[in-house]
Amino acid sequence: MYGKLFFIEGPDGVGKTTTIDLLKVALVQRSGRFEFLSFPGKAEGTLGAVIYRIHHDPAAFRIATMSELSKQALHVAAHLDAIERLIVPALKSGTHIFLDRFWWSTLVYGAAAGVHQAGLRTLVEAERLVWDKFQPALAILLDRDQPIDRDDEISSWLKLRDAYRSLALEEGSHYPVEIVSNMRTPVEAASAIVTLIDRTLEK
Ligand SMILES: Nc1ncnc2c1ncn2[C@@H]1O[C@H](COP(=O)(O)OP(=O)(O)O)[C@@H](O)[C@H]1O
Ligand SMILES: Cc1cn([C@H]2C[C@H](O)[C@@H](COP(=O)(O)OP(=O)(O)O)O2)c(=O)[nH]c1=O
Repeated sequence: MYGKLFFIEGPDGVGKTTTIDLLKVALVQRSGRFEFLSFPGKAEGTLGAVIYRIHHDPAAFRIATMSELSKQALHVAAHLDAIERLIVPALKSGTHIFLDRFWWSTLVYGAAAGVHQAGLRTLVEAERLVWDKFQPALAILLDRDQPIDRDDEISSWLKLRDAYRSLALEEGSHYPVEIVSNMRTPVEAASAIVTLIDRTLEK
C-alpha cells in the first residue's frame, strides 16, 4: 500500500520547526514509517541546497538582482527534484511523508512579492501535475495572530497569514485541510496534530 502524504504550512515564525520536532518524537511509535522532509530540503549535494542559498544570499552567486517570479521558478525546480527523486519513490514504497512546507509557500510568498499571477499559477500547475495521483492525505496550516521571535513587519506578516488562510479554504475542497492554532504551548499544538494524523491513518 502507498504511504500517505502530510504537510505543515504557515508563514515564517509561526512555529513549524518546533512543532515538527515534537511530531518526530510522537510519531515514532506509530505503525508505518514516517519520513520528515523539509520541502524541498537543503541537504548538501542537492538542487534544494543551492536554491536555498541563492534565495538567502544571491550576492554569493554574483546575482545582483533577480525577478521575484524567477526566484519562485527556482523554488519550483527544487520541489520537482525532491518530488521525483525522493518523495514519490518513498510514498510508492509505503513510507508516510511529512513535509515542512508545500507549493502553498510558492503561491503565498510569490503573491506577496507581487509576481505575475498567471505566470506563478502556471509554474505551480507544473508541480501539481508531477504530484500526479498523490493527493495530500492531510494538510495542516499552523496559525497564530503574530509571529514569534521575528522582526518581520507585522502588517506584511499578517498578509502572508491571510493568504495562507484563503488558500486553506480553497484547497480544502480538494483534500482534508485543518487549521491548527499555535496560540498555546508547542506540546498542545503538536498533540492536536497527532490526533488529526491518527484519525487520517485509521481511514
Ligand atoms: N507555541 C509556542 N509558544 C511559544 N514559543 C513558540 C511556540 N512555537 C514555537 N515557538 C518559538 O517560536 C520561534 C519560531 O518557531 P519556529 O518553529 O522556528 O517557526 P517556523 O519554523 O515556522 O519559522 C522559536 O523561537 C520557537 O522556539
Ligand atoms: C517553499 C518556498 C519557500 N519560500 C520562502 C519561505 C521562506 O521565507 C524562505 C525559506 O523557507 P524555509 O524553507 O522555511 O527555510 P528557513 O526557515 O530556514 O529560512 O523561502 C518561497 O518563497 N517559495 C517557496 O516555494
